[in-house]
Amino acid sequence: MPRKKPFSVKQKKKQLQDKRERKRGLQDGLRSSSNSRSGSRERREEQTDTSDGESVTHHIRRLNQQPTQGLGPRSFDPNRYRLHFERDSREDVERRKRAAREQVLQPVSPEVLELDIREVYQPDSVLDFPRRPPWSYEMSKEQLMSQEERSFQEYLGKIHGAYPSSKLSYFEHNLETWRQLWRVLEMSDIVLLITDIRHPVVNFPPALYEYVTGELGLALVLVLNKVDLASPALVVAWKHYFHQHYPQLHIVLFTSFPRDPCAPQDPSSVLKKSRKRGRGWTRALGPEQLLRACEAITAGKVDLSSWREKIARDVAGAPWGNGSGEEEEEDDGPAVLVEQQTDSAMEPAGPARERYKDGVVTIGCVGFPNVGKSSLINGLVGRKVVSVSRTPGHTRYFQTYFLTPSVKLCDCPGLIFPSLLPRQLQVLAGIYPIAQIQEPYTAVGYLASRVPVQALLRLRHPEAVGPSAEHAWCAWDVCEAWAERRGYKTAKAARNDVYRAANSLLRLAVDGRLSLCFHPPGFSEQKGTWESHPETMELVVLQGRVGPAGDEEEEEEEEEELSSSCEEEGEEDRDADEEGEGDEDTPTSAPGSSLAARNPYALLGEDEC
Ligand SMILES: Nc1nc2c(ncn2[C@@H]2O[C@H](COP(=O)(O)OP(=O)(O)OP(=O)(O)O)[C@@H](O)[C@H]2O)c(=O)[nH]1
Repeated sequence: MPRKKPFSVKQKKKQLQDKRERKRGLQDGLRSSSNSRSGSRERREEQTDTSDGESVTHHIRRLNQQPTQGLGPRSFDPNRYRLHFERDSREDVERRKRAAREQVLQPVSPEVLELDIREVYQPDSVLDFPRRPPWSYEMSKEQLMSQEERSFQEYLGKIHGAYPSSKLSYFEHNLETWRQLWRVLEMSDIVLLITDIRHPVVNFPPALYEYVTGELGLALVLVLNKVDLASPALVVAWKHYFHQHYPQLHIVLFTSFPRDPCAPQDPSSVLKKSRKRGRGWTRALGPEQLLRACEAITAGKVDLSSWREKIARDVAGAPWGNGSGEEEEEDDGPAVLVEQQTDSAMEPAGPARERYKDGVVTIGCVGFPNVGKSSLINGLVGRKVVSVSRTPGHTRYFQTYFLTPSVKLCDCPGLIFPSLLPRQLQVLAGIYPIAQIQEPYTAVGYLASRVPVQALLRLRHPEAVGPSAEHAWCAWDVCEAWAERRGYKTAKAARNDVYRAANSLLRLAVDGRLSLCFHPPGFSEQKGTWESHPETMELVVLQGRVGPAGDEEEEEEEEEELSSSCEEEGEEDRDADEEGEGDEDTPTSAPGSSLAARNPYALLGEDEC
């Protein structure tokens, strides 16, 4: 037996310190603050920016570290399935922080909210996604792996060679995650590309459309998800935009948390978090439409009657199981067979896969992180079978579920495809984990020049003497005013914790409580047409019918607003608030309590925002 190596007290101390740091996670690092009480604005800003502690840099570097090669089958590598992005340089971060403090925010015109897909994914450019290189059965597993790694490095090299980092969006640098996409596509008979209705072109890589419909010859269903977060006219306008540009798509509107768009909104509940208990997942809007799309695609080759019956049962609110009439707890519904994916499942399938094998249709759910893939699966099943979180990258490896004996769903981890999207917008689109942002202020500036954050949150300028005084705002001021309003203080010096406030504002946007929706080109001009479009009317009626009014579901409102300092808030609560790592059964943006509802821009109508 090998002799134990002597271990000094100093080493032990260091080991314990590292362990504690790991446990506390990123957020604690973000909270470190300075003690000094300088009067100058410049220095005060530096002190309240709690984002740049050594441990943050250390944590972010670790998160971006590529998986270790050659681990044995039993070794655990926590990084293996994490989202991996290119790190911002320190100079970039400093430059952006300076700009956030200096640049005065100017509201942008409504046309700026119009987003053309060609601006995001330049056609015929290298902005593609990595493909599995050709392989044969003669190759060993090691050969296959190293060939894939080489090809992936070449892919990354091409993209970074063609564009400077400052122009490129954050995108997935972890080959393991792309391998999961390959496998899900290989398994699927139908591919569901799930997008967030607030910015569907951001979540729609044309290269994937070409690949699935062209090279793989599969049907692609575009799901415009979270339709509860946009006006019905905007939803219909986006639907038509995609039909026009991508004619092979089947398009389905979906929301796991429908609301009645005509229901009166309660402006007093601006900062209330709503948590729902009970059988919330059975209310999803869209399963019927999705079934119809799948029936059209499978054209009678798969018996989907069990799915139709299931939807009828859900709509009728019938109890699960044997029809005994007993109300079952959400977690005790009928078993859904879950296939756990192992490493061998990641190996490539045979070149020619039989379509609708054994009379089962496999539906692969793919898309960017945080677009609601897992929620959609829960919504289809009618209860929680997959965990959901507002932190992007929550789903780390794919899993399959039998919705009915002839319908298999496959949940793929979220993937960020390369594009030219501004990084601030990616953050606001919920694609990039907020807790990992080194510099959140420019994203707040981006938001505040498109949504009247100061008015909605009744913010008072940090330098204002009287409530009515007019001041020019920069992004930093917005964050400082929000910190003041919420009582976010640094632990030691009790100064306004601006970094925490910035993160909180970004979360409000990602959750949909501060509503930032992008529009298809020409939307402002044709607003009237879309509002009176027959499909818009249909959607209003449909949402009204399944909305929460009169629902049996119990809704609890949780007071989220803090009156003064963070002393009132336990550290654990704060962690939960900041990290958002925990599962959620429902969105924090309960539509009725949505800030979007109070967004005067939203009330003016889409093209007047
Ligand atoms: N308002 C609203 N929020 C939704 C809807 N669907 C999902 N969400 C919220 O969006 C967030 C992300 O949902 P998930 O289902 O975990 O998304 P995902 O695509 O599986 O995310 P990854 O695990 O990162 O790939 C959660 O906070 C959900 O509550 C919806 O239809 N409406």
